[in-house]
Amino acid sequence: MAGLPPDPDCVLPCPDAMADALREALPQFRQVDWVEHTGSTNADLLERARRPGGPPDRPWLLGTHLQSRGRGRAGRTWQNRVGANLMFSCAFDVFLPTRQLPTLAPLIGMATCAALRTRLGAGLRTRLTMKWPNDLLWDQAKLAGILIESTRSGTAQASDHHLIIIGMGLNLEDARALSQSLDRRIADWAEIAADDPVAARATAADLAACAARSWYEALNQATARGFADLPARYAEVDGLAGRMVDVLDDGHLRHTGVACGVDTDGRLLLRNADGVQAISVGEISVRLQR
Ligand SMILES: O=C(O)CCCC[C@@H]1SC[C@@H]2NC(=O)N[C@@H]21
Repeated sequence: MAGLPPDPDCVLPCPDAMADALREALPQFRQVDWVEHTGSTNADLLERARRPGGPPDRPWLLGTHLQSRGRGRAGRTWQNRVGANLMFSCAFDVFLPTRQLPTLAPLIGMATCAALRTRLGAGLRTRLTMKWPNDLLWDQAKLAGILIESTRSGTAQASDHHLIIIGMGLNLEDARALSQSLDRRIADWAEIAADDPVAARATAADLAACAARSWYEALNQATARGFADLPARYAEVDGLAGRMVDVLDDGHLRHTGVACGVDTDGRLLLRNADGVQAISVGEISVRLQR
């Protein structure tokens, strides 16, 4: 976990204090680490979990202020932007049939959006929405991306025992820009605009803990009760519902239609002349039509 010098512009400079704040906020997590810089928190958790000698206890959170090889969805890279961005990953043990793993993307996206909305004033909550499967939008700008990776847990033989790594990059720097261009009040949420590292750290730790706790609860609930309530809960944060969208796969247009929520498998529902189609989670992106 080395390679880059500390970022002088980073306003979240105290990894130890971040870890302490998160440990306090996440008593249900067995391990919490925060480092100044690394390659990819997702890759680190996967790699460390696979090491001989057994994986660390889970749930486990690893965060950083700076990544040199950040991973995005569909094999893309996640650019580290200098500033107040927040990047962290959590590792969980999950017992689910393998065929249900794709449902985790919209489930975790929904859980993240709902949790972060609680940190916004009542009048602002609906401006934070989901773009299927799991991008967080502030109005139409991407505020956060989530990458979910999985591997069979090394501790068990059961075929439905998975190690799930959920990583999120939260563009607090974008939140600051958005706050200036759109609405000053988002700055109260990010608190970054004050350029107060202590306040910024407290807020960053609060946002990370809020999301991580929500992931933990969503996974526990899904493994205990399934995904029957996903469509209704997703509808509360769905930023695409009622909009005409294009579905692209590998750069090619595959479907066009009006988005109308998700089904219990987390698939995007599209209404068009052919009826309602269910679009599977995969290397698919959805583009808003202009
Ligand atoms: O493509 C996306 O939208 C998902 C981006 C996910 C980025 C986060 S940053 C923390 C974690 N570590 C990574 O390497 N990627 C995820």
